[in-house]
Amino acid sequence: MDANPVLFQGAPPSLSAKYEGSFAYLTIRDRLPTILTKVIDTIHRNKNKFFEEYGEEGVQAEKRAISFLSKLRNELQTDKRVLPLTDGQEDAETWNSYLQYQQSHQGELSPVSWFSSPWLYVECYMYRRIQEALWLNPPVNEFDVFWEGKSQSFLDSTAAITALCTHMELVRRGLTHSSDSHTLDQLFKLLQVSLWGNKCDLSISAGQENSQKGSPLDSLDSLRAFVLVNHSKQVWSVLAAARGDGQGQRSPGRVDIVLDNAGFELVTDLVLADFLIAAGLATEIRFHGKSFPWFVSDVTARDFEWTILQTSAANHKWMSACGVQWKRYLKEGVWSYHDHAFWTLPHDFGDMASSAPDLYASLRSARLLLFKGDLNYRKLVGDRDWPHTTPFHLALRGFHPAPLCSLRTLKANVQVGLEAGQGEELSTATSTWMTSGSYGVIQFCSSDREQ
Ligand SMILES: O=P(O)(O)OC[C@H]1O[C@](O)(CO)[C@@H](O)[C@@H]1O
Repeated sequence: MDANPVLFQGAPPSLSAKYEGSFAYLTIRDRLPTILTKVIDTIHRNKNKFFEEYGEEGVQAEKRAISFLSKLRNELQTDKRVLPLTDGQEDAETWNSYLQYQQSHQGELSPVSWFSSPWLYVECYMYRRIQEALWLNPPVNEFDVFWEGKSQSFLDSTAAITALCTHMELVRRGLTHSSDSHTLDQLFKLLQVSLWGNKCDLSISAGQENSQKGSPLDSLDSLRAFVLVNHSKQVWSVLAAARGDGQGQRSPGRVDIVLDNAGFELVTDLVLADFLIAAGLATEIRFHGKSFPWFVSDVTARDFEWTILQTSAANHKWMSACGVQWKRYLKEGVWSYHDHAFWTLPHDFGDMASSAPDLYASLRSARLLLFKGDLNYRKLVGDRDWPHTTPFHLALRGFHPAPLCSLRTLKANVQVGLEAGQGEELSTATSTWMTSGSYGVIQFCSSDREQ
């Protein structure tokens, strides 16, 4: 994989903890050490499990992993140099070349370090180092340090999941006789449910419980004012083309969903994907997840399978009906799960065409790409300090494999594509509008030109 990022002329500076008091600064100073402490605690609490599974070897591995992570926390808190990876995994070389690139970019007088370098890079790097602590220490190398939080978040959201699955089953039953306006109405609803599902991530809460309690459908009206950009109609236009000519001729339309968090958010994405197939708005769905635990609650293959299994085995008629349907989609190849090393690299998506051309080429054959969540948004727009009125297509800096839409609640201080004055108005009303997760966007881009 080509490690070097693509330089984009005219892009504003990267967000970074070097700007004291910024959200990036506070994240690195406060939130990341808290997450590392929780990781250390989780590994320690599982000491007996490691002993039962692997005997003394497991306990020794646990000790070594904890000592590695404590050292990592200290490196972060004292703003040490970012170190090359040593675990010899396939992606290690790419990470290490990226570090060299950063170093040459910053110049020898300014070492690449936690508080001096781009926030996106060092934050991704922390999750890769957590994984290094495990991969260097078999037999605990397969342990997912975030598993407990992710699975608990699903279980804590059971009432909301039940409500959503019940809604989906009722919609499914009505679809055969439904009009376009009814289908459109349901699509708009489920796009919003999937958007607000993104509130439930465990990275912004530094691992604190953050599940969905009530029915997500009941709160959509009250949340409408918090959707700052709503391009649902453009999404409908792209998808409606997949419905064919009404005489059984349906052109194949694949929708790719670049997933974000496990737990409740994943269920909202599965329900949206289910609806797209059931309503004939797509003929295939590809889900993209992470190949190792990432940003606390991001979906891995194990989370994906577990969620579908739990749903299908639920003690509730409609919830289990959904799960059974989802299993069927997977079995028939209508749905598929994919991971690619690129999703867990520090690169933003402007680098994808050169760094991961195979992935870029595969995304090009989708009718629509849905990018879930805040981190994906940061990677779409390069995590830079863009003026809020910058058109979305410009901030994408050449990343245009297919029409795309971001469903993102704002949890980092970057937002483009707003109306003139909209950002200023929001700042006057509430200083934390970009980081609280209370606001969201359904932001679409059809091409690299003005739309
Ligand atoms: O799960 P999401 O929506 O990608 O959010 C990830 C979180 O991690 C961060 O990237 C920083 O910790 C925030 O921007 C965001 O709160």
